[in-house]
Amino acid sequence: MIDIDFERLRALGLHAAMAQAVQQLIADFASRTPEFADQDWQLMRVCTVHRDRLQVHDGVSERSAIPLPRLIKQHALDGTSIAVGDWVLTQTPEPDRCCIHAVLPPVTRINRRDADGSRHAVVSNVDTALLVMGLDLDFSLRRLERYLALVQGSGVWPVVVLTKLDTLGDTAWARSERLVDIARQLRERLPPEVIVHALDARSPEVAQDLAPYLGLGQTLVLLGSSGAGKSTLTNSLAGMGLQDTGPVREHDSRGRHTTTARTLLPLLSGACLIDTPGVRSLRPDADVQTLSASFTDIQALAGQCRFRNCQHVNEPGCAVLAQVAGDRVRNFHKLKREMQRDQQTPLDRQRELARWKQIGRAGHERAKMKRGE
Ligand SMILES: Nc1nc2c(ncn2[C@@H]2O[C@H](COP(=O)(O)OP(=O)(O)OP(=O)(O)O)[C@@H](O)[C@H]2O)c(=O)[nH]1
Ligand SMILES: [Zn+2]
Repeated sequence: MIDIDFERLRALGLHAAMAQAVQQLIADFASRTPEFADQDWQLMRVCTVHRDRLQVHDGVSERSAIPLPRLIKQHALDGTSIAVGDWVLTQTPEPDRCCIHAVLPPVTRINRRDADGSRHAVVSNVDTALLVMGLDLDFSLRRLERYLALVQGSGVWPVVVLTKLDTLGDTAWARSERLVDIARQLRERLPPEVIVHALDARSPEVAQDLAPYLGLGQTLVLLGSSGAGKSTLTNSLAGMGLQDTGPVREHDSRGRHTTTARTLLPLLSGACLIDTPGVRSLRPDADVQTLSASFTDIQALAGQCRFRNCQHVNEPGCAVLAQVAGDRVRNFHKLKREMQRDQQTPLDRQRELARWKQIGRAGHERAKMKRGE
């Protein structure tokens, strides 16, 4: 039996569709194992993932929980894992033992890839991703494009939040001049529908600036490199010193990784905020088609290239090379190469490695022949 207190869980980000899915899941369980119907179930949201246990929230308080071995085994087989933001079905057979029996299929999920191509869940059931970047040396258009590619196709709405507006110049005039220049760069590089905010993350006014994403039942995730100002933003939105913040190194504006785990935090506004540890280079989990959706300008211009199979590298009459910023095209190629590599099967990788070895050996032989050895 499950008694879902929708109002209480709404402030934890529960949507009506998800509440319905829970009832369906319980009915499925009960049809397979009738005694399940008589047991007490709780619907909880994962707020922190540690190596061996998780923290789950029921809308009132937080507690530790462990997934059942069956669930761990199933995730290992599927190559998936439980992520912060997931909704889980739990039972508490003893006061100190909370067990996770099932994970609800997420409505949205952001995944990333490791260098070896393996997939990892970053967060689940998020409505908006705030792509946080400092207007100091942290500012990088390439990284913004990478973050957009990461979020593209996940069902999450990306919003760019540029912090450290106050450091942009000594006077209001200097700041506005720099800002105009940055706005021009962003216009060239970001899809027009992406909203950009520039703010001082320490200011209490950030809650007003970001109000459209902070409504009741909304879940936001902060993504950005260490020192970008994610924890500062979290504190300003929560209205108190919740997260540790750390100074950045002056020579490169990098932070010191103050945030160590992804954490979901219910805000007074009724929204939930997920802060993540800073990562400079998140590798998107996407295919080339999804990537093209983040580079619609390239996709649109490709039709005007002289050659139908133009790769936009160095072909004559390439409309993309002629009209899109060179750095953006290079970044597109780099992300595309990463994605093509990630989609290879282990067998493809072995074949590719063998091919490169063969090319290397042939080069070596040619060099030896040239030297007359
Ligand atoms: N002047 C100014 N300083 C800021 C702003 N945002 C963040 N900072 C400072 O930048 C430093 C790093 O900020 P954090 O919020 O700790 O950065 P973070 O993104 O959470 O970093 P990690 O936890 O390491 O991922 C702190 O000293 C903040 O006070 C801003 O808008 N203006
Ligand atoms: Zn072309």
